[in-house]
Amino acid sequence: MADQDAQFPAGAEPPALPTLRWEEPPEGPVLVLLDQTRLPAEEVELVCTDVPALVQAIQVLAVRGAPLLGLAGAYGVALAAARGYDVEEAVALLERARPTAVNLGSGVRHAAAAYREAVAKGAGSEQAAASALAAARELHRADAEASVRMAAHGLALLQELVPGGGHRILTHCNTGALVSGGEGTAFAVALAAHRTGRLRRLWVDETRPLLQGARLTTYEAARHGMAYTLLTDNAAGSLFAAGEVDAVLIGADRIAADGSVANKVGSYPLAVLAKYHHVPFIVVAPLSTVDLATPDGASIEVEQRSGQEVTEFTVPSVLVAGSDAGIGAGMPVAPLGTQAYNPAFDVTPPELVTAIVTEQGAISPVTGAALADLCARSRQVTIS
Ligand SMILES: CSC[C@@H](O)[C@@H](O)C(=O)COP(=O)(O)O
Repeated sequence: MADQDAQFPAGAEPPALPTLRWEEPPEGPVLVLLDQTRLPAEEVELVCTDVPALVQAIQVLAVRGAPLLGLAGAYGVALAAARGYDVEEAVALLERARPTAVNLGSGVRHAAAAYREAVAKGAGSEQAAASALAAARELHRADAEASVRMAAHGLALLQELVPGGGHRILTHCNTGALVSGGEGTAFAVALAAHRTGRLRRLWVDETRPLLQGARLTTYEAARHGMAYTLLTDNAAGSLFAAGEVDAVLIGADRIAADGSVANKVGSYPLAVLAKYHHVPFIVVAPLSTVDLATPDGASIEVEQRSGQEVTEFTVPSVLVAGSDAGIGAGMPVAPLGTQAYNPAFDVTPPELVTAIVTEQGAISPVTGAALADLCARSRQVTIS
């Protein structure tokens, strides 16, 4: 096990990560992304000047995680509009770039609606593009604010469910500033615990096959000087059995109307383990990840990715710093022709979820009615 203890004095905060930003150089507007396929070996920026480049970045996971996909989608529409590309074509390309995270489609539709409304009101192309950009920026701000509120609600819930001293939190995938306009979802709660001296240890699942935990969560945890330990996904069971986990905190890519949670593959087995060991299993996600139009877990489309990600170690930036190969050109670990099962996500049923924490508060137990009620109350807050 790789082990990393807190190295930085409390209160020394690293600069915010340049996860995603809009820039307007003289050659025309661009969307600048921190290329997550190259972390933690290198901090390399990826400059998208058109929508196909952004779609490619989304598909190789250079930009990833549900809230950030929403922002990328919205800025992608703004980019198409500002550069004079066919906006409806851009909308179609972006919406289907990846299927599971509901935020991608809703972010795209949010910016597209602003663009179309401006056009319908007689705006010129420049003005309509400005409307799309304003809508993307609005989502960006809302996501940053949601992060702050989720962290506060999540920390309060953690204190309630796991009273006493330092928490030992197990997390899966990456849910920090790399997936958000702010400090993230589940990771933001762990960070709040760290900042208030309540985090004893962050257990980080490596998250096979693309290693979002091993590469990205450790990177974020190290930047903040958190006490963290990396484990292989299949070591989680023995960690629970040893009584070393106080709570599981994960994010979500889509939460169906019945409270089923789609998240990075490997989340469901953690929920089963947590239930068996009487450990709270807490999902932290903004309301933008709740999809009341999807009735249940079985209706969530789970992205199936190339088997090559399993039959090869496919993160060359970790293996070969400076390589330009990108994800998908790794080192073979199975005989040629081996078939692989590679769903990117799995679905956890609501009865295994102790609580869902959103920016508008938490629900526990998780039921369709409680979720609908939370969404309805949040609409009232937004409207009033
Ligand atoms: C706040 S992030 C929540 C989820 O998007 C995250 O846990 C996750 O599953 C990301 O998957 P990825 O395939 O890396 O985009």
